[in-house]
Amino acid sequence: MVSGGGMSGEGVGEPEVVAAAGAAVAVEEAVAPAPARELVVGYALTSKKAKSFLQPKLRGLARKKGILFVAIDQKRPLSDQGPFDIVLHKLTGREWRKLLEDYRETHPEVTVLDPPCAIEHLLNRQSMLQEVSELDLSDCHGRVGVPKQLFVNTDPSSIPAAVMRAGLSLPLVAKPLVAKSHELSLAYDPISLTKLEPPLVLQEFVNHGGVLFKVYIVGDAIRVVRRFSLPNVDEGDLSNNAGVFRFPRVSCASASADDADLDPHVAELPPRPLLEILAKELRRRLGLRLFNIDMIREHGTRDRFYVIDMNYFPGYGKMPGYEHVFTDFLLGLVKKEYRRRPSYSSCEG
Ligand SMILES: O=P(O)(O)O[C@H]1[C@H](O)[C@@H](OP(=O)(O)O)[C@H](OP(=O)(O)O)[C@@H](OP(=O)(O)O)[C@H]1O
Ligand SMILES: Nc1ncnc2c1ncn2[C@@H]1O[C@H](COP(=O)(O)OP(=O)(O)O)[C@@H](O)[C@H]1O
Ligand SMILES: [Mg+2]
Ligand SMILES: [Mg+2]
Repeated sequence: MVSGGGMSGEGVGEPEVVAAAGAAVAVEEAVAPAPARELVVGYALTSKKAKSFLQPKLRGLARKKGILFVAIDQKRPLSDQGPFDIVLHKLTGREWRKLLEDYRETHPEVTVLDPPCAIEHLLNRQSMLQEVSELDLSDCHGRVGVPKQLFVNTDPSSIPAAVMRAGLSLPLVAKPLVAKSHELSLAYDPISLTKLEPPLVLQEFVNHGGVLFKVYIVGDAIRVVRRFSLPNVDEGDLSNNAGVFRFPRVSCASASADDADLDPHVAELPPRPLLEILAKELRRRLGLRLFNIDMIREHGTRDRFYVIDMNYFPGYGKMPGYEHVFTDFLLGLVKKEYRRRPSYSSCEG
């Protein structure tokens, strides 16, 4: 790890340069913490994720700042590898989870980003937005909520009645319960609802001018980008469309809307103070440090926002300047641990 002593990640060679500057500095050196060493970050990611995240610009900057990324072999006990200061991961499966939980217990000195029990909330679309819906952000430079939604795991023929009872209005977005599945569809009429395949979350479609805000969280840092999204649905669409419309992933990289010529009312980013409080609350309530929030602004309003999706360890490689944000975050974690500040290492409480 890079030790304290006022260094802010400039590079591991710095203490020697300072010591050479004169005797007065040498006295300070004598009481300074142990010499800096590399911060070792073990990562357990799919090969797709490793490629998109560990780009040469991140590896290069990390090396300069004294951070070394080391691949974890999932098949071997973690204790036989490393030693690590930090473990970054996005793998699924019960075996991996057990391995990681055991490792956390036997190696409390290692920061695991993030604890598997905390990530669990975001793996299921029924639980993922629960914390957002419980927040009261009615007077924070805007309002944030969750579209009306309903979890269905019944016989598809009973869906229209369940939707009526719950008071949801058409059209509805049908989302697979499992968050890593992206087979979404839009249902305009009650008959289409019977063609859906539970388990599902049905969410009211909110017109938002075809632009979505991807809010990336990396510890305390927040970055927002615009992405193209589904266009508004009008009364004509509702009466002329029948059937289930399946749509592929729309919030992908090629759909960045940051340079597009957009209606300024649609393009205006959510207010910073609103994002700050939202991110702070969710970090605390979920016990997560690496996630993103997909947010839309209700069309025709200035300050009515909805969170429609959250993802653990999203595609940070597409976040502008992510290499700086990430390396600063990793170094900052070490300083926090060094000062023995309370960390988020537990899911309890
Ligand atoms: O759900 P949306 O809003 O589309 O955001 C997605 C999810 O976070 C994906 O994770 P998951 O598939 O686990 O839900 C992630 O894929 P990976 O984590 O596999 O990379 C994507 O990263 P990119 O593929 O880099 O865009 C990111 O854009
Ligand atoms: N309630 C909604 N209202 C309007 N558009 C939505 C809604 N939910 C999802 N979408 C659109 O569908 C896309 C994918 O939905 P999302 O919940 O983000 O799933 P995924 O995990 O596949 O990204 C969003 O980026 C947005 O364009
Ligand atoms: Mg999404
Ligand atoms: Mg998602």
